[in-house]
Amino acid sequence: APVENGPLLETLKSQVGLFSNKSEHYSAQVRPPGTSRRIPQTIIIGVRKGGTRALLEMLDIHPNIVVAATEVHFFDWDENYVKGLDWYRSLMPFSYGNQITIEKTPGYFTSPQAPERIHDMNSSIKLS
Ligand SMILES: Nc1ncnc2c1ncn2[C@@H]1O[C@H](COP(=O)(O)OS(=O)(=O)O)[C@@H](OP(=O)(O)O)[C@H]1O
Repeated sequence: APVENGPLLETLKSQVGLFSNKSEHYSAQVRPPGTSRRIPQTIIIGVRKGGTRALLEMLDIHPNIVVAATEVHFFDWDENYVKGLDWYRSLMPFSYGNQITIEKTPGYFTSPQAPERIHDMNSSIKLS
């Protein structure tokens, strides 16, 4: 008979995922003690088809780096930008104070609005 996926099993699976350093699990709602979601200190802005996913995944191997699971399209899509910085931050993985949060959205490179919006958020952010 198939095993039923009850709430306990789901909780255990998400907790295991949180500590496995796999970015696709970071959206789980269980917050490890001492962590919070932080706005990225580094953004990979492009270019499209430039190997940005490969770069993000290589960086994600480092224990002091956490990465957003998906392309967020916060600065280039108006319908996301109007949702505000708290919405943007809510999509970031949980991190400790010594970890750098990175997201990659290659669409930022060709967006006329993205440079000014990113500068408004953090004028000394690192771009890649
Ligand atoms: N090291 C290295 N050398 C050569 N090519 C590489 C490398 N790493 C990634 N890739 C290729 O880059 C393509 C994906 O780039 P991106 O992740 O930037 O794509 S995207 O813009 O986010 O869609 C994708 O190419 P396509 O499969 O033609 O799309 C990857 O195969």
